[in-house]
Amino acid sequence: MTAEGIVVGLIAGFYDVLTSQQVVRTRARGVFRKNKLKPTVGDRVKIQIDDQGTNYLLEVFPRSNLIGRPALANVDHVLLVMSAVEPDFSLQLLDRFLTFFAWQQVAVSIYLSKGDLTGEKALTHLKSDLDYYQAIGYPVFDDWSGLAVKLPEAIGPEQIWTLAGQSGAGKSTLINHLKKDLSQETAAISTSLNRGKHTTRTVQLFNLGKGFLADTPGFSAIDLTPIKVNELGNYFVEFKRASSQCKFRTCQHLKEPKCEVKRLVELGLIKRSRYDDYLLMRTAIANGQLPEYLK
Ligand SMILES: Nc1nc2c(ncn2[C@@H]2O[C@H](COP(=O)(O)OP(=O)(O)OP(=O)(O)O)[C@@H](O)[C@H]2O)c(=O)[nH]1
Ligand SMILES: [Zn+2]
Repeated sequence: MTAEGIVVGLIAGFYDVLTSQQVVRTRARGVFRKNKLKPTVGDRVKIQIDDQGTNYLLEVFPRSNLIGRPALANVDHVLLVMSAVEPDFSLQLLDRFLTFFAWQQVAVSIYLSKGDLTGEKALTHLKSDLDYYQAIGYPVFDDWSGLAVKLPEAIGPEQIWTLAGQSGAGKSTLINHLKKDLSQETAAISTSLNRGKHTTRTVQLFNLGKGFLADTPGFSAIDLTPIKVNELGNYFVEFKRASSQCKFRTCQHLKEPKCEVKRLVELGLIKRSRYDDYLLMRTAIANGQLPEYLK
């Protein structure tokens, strides 16, 4: 009997595939080795179920992306953890992450962690910065209890979410909180096959809302250098929207006349720090530089 499903775990050479009925532990067919295609957590796959013998993973359907370390396939959405302090909040870092994920065609929500460790005034300031990001289309969560309620609602059917953020931002802490809140059903999926076994595993998906969250933080550093300089503006979502009104179709929003992006920056409708970061990133990409904190 064959079935389709999603790889939710990779354990000691076995692939755990969640079908509409159950989790099936499978082995990958040798054909994958020949093709140099390694099935990955997040992959949508076809399997063969043999009640007497070995179950096989037969086919990997085309991926929308393959990102993070450990790698995860078909990521729909990143929950980006940005700490208020320790490490200090940085708009520059935020813009770099957002650009990277826009380039990877992954949606992003932002979670501000460690708000409890900073003063009220600084926190108000941070939140007003984040209001801008909310307005251009990135959902922002700035308190833990709000996130715990809204995150499961936000994860759509079969969507795969993963966490990103600087080292120390609070990704693991957040995952552990979320896992504690899991329903019986969810716990069953992630543990029933691993009870009492000591195996090394890479990344595992657990059910959250109608979809999945990876149990291992996917990103603490990103590399922007593969992005083409003249395409960078496409990954600043509000620049991209405005650019249809620029005089030149290929406008880079630098010194060109009748540039809508620059007009909106002057009017204060596009955040100036975003424009400044755009210029900085252009230079960094052109020079093949990786900022120190991303190395
Ligand atoms: N006060 C406070 N501390 C937090 C919060 N979130 C995380 N921490 C603490 O910050 C430290 C780092 O958190 P982690 O969850 O390990 O950070 P991480 O992003 O997983 O870090 P890496 O594994 O290095 O990528 C830990 O000591 C946490 O207890 C928060 O919202 N408030
Ligand atoms: Zn322009």
